[in-house]
Amino acid sequence: MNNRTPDPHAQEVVRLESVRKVYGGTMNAVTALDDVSIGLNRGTFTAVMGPSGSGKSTFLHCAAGLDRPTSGSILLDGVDLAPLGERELTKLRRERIGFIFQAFNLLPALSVVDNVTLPLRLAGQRPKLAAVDDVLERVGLGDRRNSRPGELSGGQQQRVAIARALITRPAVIFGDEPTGALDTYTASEVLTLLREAVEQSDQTIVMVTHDPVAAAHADRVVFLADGRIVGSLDRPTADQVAARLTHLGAWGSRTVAQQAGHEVLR
Ligand SMILES: Nc1ncnc2c1ncn2[C@@H]1O[C@H](COP(=O)(O)OP(=O)(O)OP(=O)(O)O)[C@@H](O)[C@H]1O
Repeated sequence: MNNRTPDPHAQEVVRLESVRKVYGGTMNAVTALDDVSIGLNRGTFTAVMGPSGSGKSTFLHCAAGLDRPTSGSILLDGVDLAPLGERELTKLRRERIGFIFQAFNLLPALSVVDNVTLPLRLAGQRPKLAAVDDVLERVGLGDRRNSRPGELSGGQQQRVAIARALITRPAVIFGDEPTGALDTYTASEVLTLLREAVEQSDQTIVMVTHDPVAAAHADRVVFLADGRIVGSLDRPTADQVAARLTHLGAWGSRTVAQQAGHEVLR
């Protein structure tokens, strides 16, 4: 046996193979994902875009083990999700996946430190002070350790959520519109932080976004339409992303020129 045959998927942290997801029954079936195959390498930042209803959330939920595909396979950090029961899936999510949501999803009664260390404590681990300090410094919240989320700005709350995602050193961080609730400047700061995690810690990030400017922070943009991958752009500019989205009809009557004007304002 030749052990040296390189595995073409060796660098992949996420692999979807012929994934289909059909909601509903025979009378009202909706195919949200239709034969989706893609691999995402370690240390890369991917944006997932497409018109409303194209399957972005379903893609994210299936890839993150929050929802099960109707058929096809999903490997996360080399683990096939199909045979895992709910308890094993929960454990895998806790240990290997970080999440960042549009609405931050912090626990309001807990301090910044307690929010950040929650995933470790849920996994039965004792948080190491140095690691907590390190991650809070990285997101620029070293001086807000004891604040409650309600005392922080939106951008600061999202930094807490990023610190909470980073603390477990997950194989992949999934972001569902992580900058959707932030103003342009704050969004840019948050995206820069995510970019740094990719560059400096080899973190893998997958983010659903509607914003071409946000997507331009990614290494690669993957476009979905009607549940299928219909294209991708490597090292994209916001203008290229906007043009592609317009082509896909993502913005209805909004034109590239209107979008370009929108970008100048940003
Ligand atoms: N739980 C569900 N039951 C039935 N249909 C669903 C369900 N979730 C999603 N769908 C359908 O699957 C398709 C893909 O939905 P999905 O939410 O993945 O799209 P999306 O690209 O994230 O949309 P948006 O940008 O509007 O959030 C849509 O037609 C949607 O109506």
